Amino acid sequence: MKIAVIGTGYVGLVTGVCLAELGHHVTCIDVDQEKVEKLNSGKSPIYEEGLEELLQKNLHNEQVEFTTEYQQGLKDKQLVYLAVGTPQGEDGSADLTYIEAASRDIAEHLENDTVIVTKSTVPVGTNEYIKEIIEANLVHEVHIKIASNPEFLRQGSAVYDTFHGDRIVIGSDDEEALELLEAVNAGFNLPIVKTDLRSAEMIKYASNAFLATKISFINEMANLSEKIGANIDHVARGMGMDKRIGESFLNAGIGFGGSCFPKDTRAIISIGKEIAYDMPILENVVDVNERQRSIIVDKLLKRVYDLKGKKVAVLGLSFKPNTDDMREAPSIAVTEKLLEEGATVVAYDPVAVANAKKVLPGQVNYAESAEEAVQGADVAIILTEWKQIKEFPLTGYKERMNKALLFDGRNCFNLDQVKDSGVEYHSIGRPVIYG
Ligand SMILES: NC(=O)c1ccc[n+]([C@@H]2O[C@H](COP(=O)([O-])OP(=O)(O)OC[C@H]3O[C@@H](n4cnc5c(N)ncnc54)[C@H](O)[C@@H]3O)[C@@H](O)[C@H]2O)c1
Ligand SMILES: O=c1ccn([C@@H]2O[C@H](COP(=O)(O)OP(=O)(O)O[C@H]3O[C@H](CO)[C@@H](O)[C@H](O)[C@H]3O)[C@@H](O)[C@H]2O)c(=O)[nH]1
Repeated sequence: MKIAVIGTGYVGLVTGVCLAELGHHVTCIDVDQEKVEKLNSGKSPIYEEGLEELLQKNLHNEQVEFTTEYQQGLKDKQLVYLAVGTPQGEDGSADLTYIEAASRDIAEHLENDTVIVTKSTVPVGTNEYIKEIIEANLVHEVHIKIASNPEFLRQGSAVYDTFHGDRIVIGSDDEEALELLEAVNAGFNLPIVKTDLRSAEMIKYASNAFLATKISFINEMANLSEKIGANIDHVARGMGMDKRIGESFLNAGIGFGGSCFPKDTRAIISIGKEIAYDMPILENVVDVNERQRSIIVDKLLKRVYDLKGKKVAVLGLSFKPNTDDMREAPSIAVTEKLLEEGATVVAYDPVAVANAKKVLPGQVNYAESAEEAVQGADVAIILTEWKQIKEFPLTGYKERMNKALLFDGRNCFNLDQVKDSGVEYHSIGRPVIYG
């Protein structure tokens, strides 16, 4: 099938390249000229395992191409995917500026009948609004149908998730549009949930809100466990074995970040507010998450009292491992607070440093490795559970630091490992170990 994808961010690029891999012919359109040039030269602008290889293969086979030109990109396409950003607006609601602009761009250049498919996460009712914008701005006499195909990939495993996701959701109020989408997705060989437009939009928000709730819930249990002498590792394992609860997303830590959970939880609260429906569970999920980010620094300050002149090694900056994305990364608030308290901060991240430099305060110094970061440090603090950080041995802290004092915001080490290591170890929801 001939497909266009608008927006080549995490979702658009991965969608475009994976649809090309299935044998579809895909043209990806982005307004960012530099990104388009980079992509046409076979370089991925984002770090995602396996993506650059698939990109190069499908460029070479002429299954995928990139352009800034809408007219050329939309020509003869049966399906047009919308995958531009829907960031958080000032009041917490989803900002639809990019969606609106892209819808107008589509309308002005569309020359044949097509199905518009929204991949971006958009508030319930937005697909109907997109259809209205396009129909109001069409230049040529063409007919469009609209469908929602929300995306569930996780950053860091985006390509894997596209081929191995739990389900594909397609929603439309038009039977033919549903059939076309079912045919396009058949090659993924995954369960397909067919529904109406509004339910598909709602499935995306409800899923993210539920996962975010699970994280805030386990963090609240972790904080209580710590205070009353229980160990959250054991609590989560015992809970997760109950199939009704499930073991995933029960990792306690410094809370959720990234480009999705923080903005989508606020957006769904805002959807409720618009119709005067309060969502107290989700409001507390957001509050608990915010509190969680400061917990590790509060512990550190309680233990060290005064950070003036102290060297703190920050290990991990991206909002989660295997991505260079710094959007809503807890490391931003943590490094700001450490600097405010007078610490000298030396940070290490295997891939996110270039992006981190754009958002972290200028005073942060960067190290090439965990070894280098902890060398001569007074305190070390783990913020992202990268493999390189989880596998950095406890002896490394003991040998290189002034006094091996480690605050672990991601519970990377099991407590038995820490015993007798010579490291004083503080984590989340577990007792302090004076190893
Ligand atoms: N990042 C994720 O893991 C993820 C997962 C599921 C769903 N989503 C949702 O998917 C959407 C896209 O997210 P993302 O992280 O890929 O965004 P992103 O910010 O990484 O990428 C958006 C891209 O769209 C381009 N763009 C903006 N306006 C355009 C226009 N008028 N025409 C053409 N291109 C335009 C930008 O240049 C950019 O390259 C959002 O709604 C997000 O909530 C994201
Ligand atoms: O048990 C857990 C699991 C995750 N997190 C944190 O939660 C955040 C989000 O993690 P994850 O869900 O793995 O990454 P995302 O790439 O943000 O993916 C989420 O957001 C995407 C955008 O909507 C959805 O498509 C995915 O299904 C959904 O998992 C990260 O900061 C993690 O550190 C925890 O603290 N504890």
